[in-house]
Amino acid sequence: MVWALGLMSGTSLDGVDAALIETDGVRIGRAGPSLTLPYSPELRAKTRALLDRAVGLAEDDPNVLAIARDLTLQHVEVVRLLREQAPDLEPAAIGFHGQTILHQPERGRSWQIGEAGLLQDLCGVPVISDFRSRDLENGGEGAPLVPVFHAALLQQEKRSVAVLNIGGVANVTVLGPQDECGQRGVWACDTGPGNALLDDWVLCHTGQPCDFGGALALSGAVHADILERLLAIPYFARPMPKSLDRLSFHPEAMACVRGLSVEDGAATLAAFTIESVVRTVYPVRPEMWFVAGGGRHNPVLMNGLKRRLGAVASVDVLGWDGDALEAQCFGLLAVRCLHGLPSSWPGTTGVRQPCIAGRAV
Ligand SMILES: Nc1ncnc2c1ncn2[C@@H]1O[C@H](COP(=O)(O)OP(=O)(O)OP(=O)(O)O)[C@@H](O)[C@H]1O
Ligand SMILES: CC(=O)N[C@H]1[C@@H]2OC[C@@H](O2)[C@@H](O)[C@@H]1O[C@H](C)C(=O)O
Repeated sequence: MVWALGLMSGTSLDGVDAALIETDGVRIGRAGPSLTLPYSPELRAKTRALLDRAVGLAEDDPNVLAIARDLTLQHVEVVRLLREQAPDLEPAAIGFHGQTILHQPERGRSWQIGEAGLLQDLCGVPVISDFRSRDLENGGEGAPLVPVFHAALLQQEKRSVAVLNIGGVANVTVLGPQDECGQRGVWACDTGPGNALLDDWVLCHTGQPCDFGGALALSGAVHADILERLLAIPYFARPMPKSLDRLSFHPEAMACVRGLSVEDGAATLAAFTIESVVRTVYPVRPEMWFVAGGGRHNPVLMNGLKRRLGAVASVDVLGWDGDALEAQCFGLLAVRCLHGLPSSWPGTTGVRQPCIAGRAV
């Protein structure tokens, strides 16, 4: 086994997560330290503004390149801080996701910005990046890629279970029950919004980056008519695998909640996240749901999911760190890439055949 350093800057645009993980590309060993380096409000705002314009932007747009450089230096800094915490854990590779600014699987495109070459030069460790493009070239959605990690972590689990990540977008991995040979089905998709709509709503009405503790949603009322209108968006009737851009439902959702009180808007958007998970059509019924990502810190989301799905717990009950999982995953993906092992399958992204994720610099 080797140590790998994974870096993920998610669709919440809250910062860069970094984690060290021990792996041989198949099994997961010890978890090393992890940390998040938050974006400054300025960097978050600049990056968020880029998302709104990304469709029309060229790859070499000077503004894109300048933000990509800032983001890369943020990654260099988080690598430095993490290695300072664990000077003995020498990483064999860095898995660098980059910041997604546009995801258009229907056009075969997923755009992550960041300079992998610069990161490698400044860190002195081999960098693997560009995790999504080969999957897209082979007919896949390019996302989600985390199911291989969930399946590796749950190798001993015999039941059918789901791991739900509530980040900016929410995504699910469903593991079927294991047969006597240890074989199981693995399916995945983005279920719908995670926290991103809620974050944008709360930021615009209160200046706060999110609905801390679900306080606003808790004191608001769900507008059932608006919720049903949102759930009528055709995406929700599509079978998995499928994936989303951070802004996929943004215009419709914001138009629907416009005029509501901040509390009712928050309650309705939180219900949208919950119901889109509940109404996804699953190939098998999970006996247990484990929730990862920042959304598990929001009691309105967690209690709503428990009410609708029953057996729901935070991944922390498994001894996992639900805030570090995605970063750890990109450490695993880097090592799998070095070993020529596939990381996506027809059931997880819709790719035609099992596909290797990532490219060395
Ligand atoms: N205490 C809290 N109360 C309410 N919400 C919270 C809390 N802590 C985190 N969150 C939510 O979690 C979000 C961050 O989640 P996370 O870090 O999993 O997202 P991400 O990794 O950027 O997204 P993605 O998985 O889509 O790439 C915040 O933007 C916020 O909405
Ligand atoms: C294009 C992109 O960056 N997608 C992210 C996003 O954030 C959550 C969800 O949407 C998921 O599909 C994916 O990230 C995780 C790490 C994944 O690929 O598994």
